[in-house]
Amino acid sequence: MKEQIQQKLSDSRVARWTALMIVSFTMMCGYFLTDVMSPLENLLTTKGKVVYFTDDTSISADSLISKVELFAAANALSSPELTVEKLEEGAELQYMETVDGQQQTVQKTISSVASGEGWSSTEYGFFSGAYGYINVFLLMLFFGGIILDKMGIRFTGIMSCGFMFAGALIKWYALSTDFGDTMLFGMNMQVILAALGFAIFGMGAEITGITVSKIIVKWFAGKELALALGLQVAMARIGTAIALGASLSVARMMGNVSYPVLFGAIALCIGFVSFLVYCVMDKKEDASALAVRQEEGQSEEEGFRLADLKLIFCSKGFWLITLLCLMFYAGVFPFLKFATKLMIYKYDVPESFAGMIPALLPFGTILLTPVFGSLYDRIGRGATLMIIGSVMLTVVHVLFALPLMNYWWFAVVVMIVLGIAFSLVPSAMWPSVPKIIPMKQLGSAYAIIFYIQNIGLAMVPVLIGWVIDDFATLRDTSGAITGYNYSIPMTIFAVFGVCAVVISLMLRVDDAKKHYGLEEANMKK
Ligand SMILES: NCCCC[C@H](NC(=O)[C@@H](N)CCCCN)C(=O)O
Repeated sequence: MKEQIQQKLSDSRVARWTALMIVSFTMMCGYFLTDVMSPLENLLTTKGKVVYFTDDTSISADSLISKVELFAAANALSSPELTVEKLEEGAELQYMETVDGQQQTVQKTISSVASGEGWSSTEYGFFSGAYGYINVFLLMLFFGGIILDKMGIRFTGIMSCGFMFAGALIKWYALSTDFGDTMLFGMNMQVILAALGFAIFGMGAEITGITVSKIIVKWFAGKELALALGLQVAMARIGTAIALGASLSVARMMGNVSYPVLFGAIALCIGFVSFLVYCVMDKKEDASALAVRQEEGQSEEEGFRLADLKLIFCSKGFWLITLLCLMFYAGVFPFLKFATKLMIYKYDVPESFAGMIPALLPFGTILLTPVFGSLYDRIGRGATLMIIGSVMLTVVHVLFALPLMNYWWFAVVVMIVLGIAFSLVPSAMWPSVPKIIPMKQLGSAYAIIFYIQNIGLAMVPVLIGWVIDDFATLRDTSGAITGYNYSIPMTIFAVFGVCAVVISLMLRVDDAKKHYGLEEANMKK
């Protein structure tokens, strides 16, 4: 009789791709919630109700009422006695508007009305950066990595999904509640509570992120690793793309900014359940791996020791990847938080479409990240891909900063280039980490990288929000906001790009010296 050779569950193609899909779905829900507020910046930073018209323009309710009343008085029409409550879907209004520098009478029909929250750009920046506060200031990501390597995938994953869900609920509660003028630490109570929820959510999302990375390396090492990591990132980008593309429509339809968050929390609940399903597979994989080791007479896998962290800290290649991650991602994710408003004010895109242009970025990466990942698996050239992506990031931000070509189609082209850059670097960077750091310390290694990266994710939105308020906001003589000049904020993003180029070049040189294998294919022939 033929002897049955013991195999690991991960040796089965179906099993490992199923495991990948399940955990990627959980991450996708997390990414949706991370970016769901970005298209709402304009709504959040407008006070009172915002009225949207069928021609895709929008205006604050107060300024609409005064314009309509002014028009009625100037034309000796009977006063419409308009109130905010009377502004509803289908209502037709006439008033004067400046079109191409000339005063014209316009007649518009209301398509929807939503409540603005009256936050300042500084408050919006503070809220957006909150994702990283607990990770950075309470060192939670660092501890999360150690918990992952010590307590294992199942415990850590369930814990972190729980944090994500709890944080999402707090954020939703804050956004759906009217706190009046209650202030805390000089900011509106709503901003503080929403930021707290986002901070707890961010801690959960990042620890889930390192757990999922470790899961993928566990199932795909020596197989289609870069492709698998690329596919996970691609699915995550679907979450971002849906958030950027649909969030404003949902908020407008429901009349409140809290609804997109509520839908995200419901999706996250399903993501949590899908992680529990993965846990069953993980248990089976561990059992089959143990059986293989026993059959081959191998000893128990060595556990993680704190002393192992020394190996990570002493690796120059590891630090270069970490710094590259900090600079590159500081130029992308925080940019996305401000990109919708950039489209409205620099490229004159109607607010209802403005979120669609930044949404092109994740959409492009959905296809390209696995393509570049698979390229890296088969032909290598990881370090080179990172250099090209960093150069593209820099060029894109320089183009956004320059006061020229303020056409919507140009913004679309530039955003597509950014999408290519945002596929190149992640598809090469993440699979390069296991080439420098062994599996045993991988959880901690990813955690340290994410930790440093989170410093950027937390601080850059705060910086940009403050810069927009103090240096980019244009006002008329009465102090009313008339527009924004994005040159300084975008130059800051371009500087991150330049740093990424320098670091990726240094990584290429270090790889040539130390032979990490970043330019070599991942798949063993
Ligand atoms: N296997 C690692 C995949 C990481 C993907 C990477 N995510 C991050 O870097 C997160 N720490 C930050 C996510 C912030 C979400 N807006 C990515 O490219 O998304």
